[in-house]
Amino acid sequence: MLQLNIIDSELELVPEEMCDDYQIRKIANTRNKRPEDMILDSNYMHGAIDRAFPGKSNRVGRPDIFYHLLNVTQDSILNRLGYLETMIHTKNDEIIKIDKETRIPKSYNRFIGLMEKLLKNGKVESPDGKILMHVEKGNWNSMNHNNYESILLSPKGAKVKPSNIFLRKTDFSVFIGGFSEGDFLSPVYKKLNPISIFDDELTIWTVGWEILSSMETLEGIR
Ligand SMILES: C[S@@+](CC[C@H](N)C(=O)[O-])C[C@H]1O[C@@H](n2cnc3c(N)ncnc32)[C@H](O)[C@@H]1O
Repeated sequence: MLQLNIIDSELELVPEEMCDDYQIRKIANTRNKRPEDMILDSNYMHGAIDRAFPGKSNRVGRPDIFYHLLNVTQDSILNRLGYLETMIHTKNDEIIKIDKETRIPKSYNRFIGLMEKLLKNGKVESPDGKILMHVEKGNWNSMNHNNYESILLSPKGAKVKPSNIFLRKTDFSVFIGGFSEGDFLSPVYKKLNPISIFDDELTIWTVGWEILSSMETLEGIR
């Protein structure tokens, strides 16, 4: 079993201090939404993010990262066969648990709508009432099952080939950063020694795919 934990993720609704920004108000008017009910998205709110958090507009407000990643994880063979549990921990210490049956909308706009509903209401249900995603409070340390072996991935870690990450047949809890630049906010290095799977920085969906494919090999699927 693989527990894939994306931590310190830059996924949040528009924070209070940005709700009065003219760019945010304009987008909210166009979308017929309240500013605080919209996902913070640097693709459209770059200027407003720069005004509120100078120099951070490439890191803050990156739901696009999770759109790409979740399309990879939810449709993977590992997930379809029931060997994958995916969780997203946000920088606001919320943990999003994603049911294996959750499929990600192909349209980015629909994905954003789904995430807004999730962060506002705390859950998303299927038409027949099954909870597909839900949010609870918790920090990165509360995510992993005690009996799972934990692995932290960072480009700064000791080099390991992807095929050598999982060397013994057991359950693993893998931690990946849910941000595009900078470093972990949570004190992960106090508990785990990071490993790197490539000499350069990779996107999280590429890292996620490498991890899934190594786990498929360990489980004898590949
Ligand atoms: C785009 S990176 C963010 C890079 C950031 N500068 C850092 O040092 O973590 C997002 C996450 O992908 C994972 N990652 C990216 N490149 C990696 C690599 N070469 N080896 C292992 N993990 C990597 C790490 O978990 C990282 O936190």
